[in-house]
Amino acid sequence: MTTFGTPNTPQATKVMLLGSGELGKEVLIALQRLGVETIAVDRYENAPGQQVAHHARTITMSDPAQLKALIEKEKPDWVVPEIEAIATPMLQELEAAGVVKVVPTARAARLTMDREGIRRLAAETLGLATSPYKFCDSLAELQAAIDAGIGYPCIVKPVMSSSGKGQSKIDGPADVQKAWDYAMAGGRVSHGRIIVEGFIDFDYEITLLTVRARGADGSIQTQFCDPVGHVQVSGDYVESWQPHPMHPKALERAQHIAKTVTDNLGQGLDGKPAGMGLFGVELFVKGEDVWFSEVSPRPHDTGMVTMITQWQNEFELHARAILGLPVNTALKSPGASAVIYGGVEAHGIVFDGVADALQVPNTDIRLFGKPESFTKRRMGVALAFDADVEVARTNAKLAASRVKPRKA
Ligand SMILES: Nc1ncnc2c1ncn2[C@@H]1O[C@H](COP(=O)(O)OP(=O)(O)OP(=O)(O)O)[C@@H](O)[C@H]1O
Ligand SMILES: NCC(=O)N[C@@H]1O[C@H](COP(=O)([O-])[O-])[C@@H](O)[C@H]1O
Ligand SMILES: [Mg+2]
Repeated sequence: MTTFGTPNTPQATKVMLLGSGELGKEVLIALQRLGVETIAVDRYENAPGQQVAHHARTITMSDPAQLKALIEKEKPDWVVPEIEAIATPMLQELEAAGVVKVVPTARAARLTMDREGIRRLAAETLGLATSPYKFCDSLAELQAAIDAGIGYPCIVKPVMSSSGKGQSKIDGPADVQKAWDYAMAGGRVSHGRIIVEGFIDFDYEITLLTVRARGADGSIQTQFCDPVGHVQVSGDYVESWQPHPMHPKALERAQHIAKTVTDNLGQGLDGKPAGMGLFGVELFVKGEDVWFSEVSPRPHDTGMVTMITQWQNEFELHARAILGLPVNTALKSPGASAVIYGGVEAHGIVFDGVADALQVPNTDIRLFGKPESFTKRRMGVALAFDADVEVARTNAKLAASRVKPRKA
């Protein structure tokens, strides 16, 4: 039986988000709606999720001592990592000591914070198809890896980074030094290590949102959302849509890969299935062939489209799975999302054109409320639904283009 307390009482069910950006904000809202007491943690004050949670805390989440002190003080029932750059070995320690439960598991958070952890697990332990890859600690090693078989074109990424930060494509020998320097400047945590990947010439790429949640019999079951198609520019998502049509064989392979990887990441300390929550499994598809790219053990940016396409969006699915509640991944309507970038570098920006944007049929928007804008910082997203997914894509992009961020 699942029992829920009342927020701000000793019986409260308490959840702490580590990272409180746009994705965490929606998870927090979903938890609030279920009467959960929420603590939003981030590296800076007034992060989007901190604006909607019961409690806001600002710490350096990559500092194990600060993280431990905060968890021991707040005593949440669940800790939900929302970004990669967290002191995950400390989470593993606290989970092993029975101090806190980590979503989906501390091991999953640790393996996915570092491209090396998840890539070696997927390719070498689980035997899944991935791009060819090599990890390098110097420019000389990078050049040697390319010459020894990775070849051109290839992609370089810091081992610890996300949203395309520090990522670039190498088309020939002239680009190698530039890609190395860019990766060194762009990692989230200072780290001299990169992955170089052979370029996959895919037809399209998808995120397969995969949920592990308790079924009626109490066992953990896996369910899939319809595939989310997306377009990325410089390693960062600019638009997504759902459903993306797939050849049945490719869909079957995609689901098999997603199940294999999430079953593994869902294993608890004793190897038993314990981890629940939603995962974003990123896959490249060419004809009937499918490659595993990476996985987020949490809601995915491209999955923001589900705020307009599903009865239970990816954030609600994550919240429900964490709390041991049943989930429903059914599609409500085809739809699309398009990113609204800051376009300017300033604090406290303003947004013109919101009403114009919402004149576009069947659209909605989210403005995240980030206190500071950068040219390429994601500040909001436009959403659209339509029976025809192509119409939804056009309308989401049109609505996004009508929102004009500027300095105050
Ligand atoms: N080996 C590859 N071949 C072809 N394209 C690639 C390859 N690796 C990455 N890309 C492209 O770059 C995008 C971003 O890559 P990846 O997901 O590894 O970066 P990321 O920084 O982790 O992004 P995010 O945090 O948004 O998921 C991919 O979605 C894909 O479009
Ligand atoms: N691809 C991962 C991703 O989209 N993560 C989302 O972006 C936020 C950081 O944004 P910021 O860099 O603008 O602070 C994170 O907190 C998370 O919500
Ligand atoms: Mg990615």
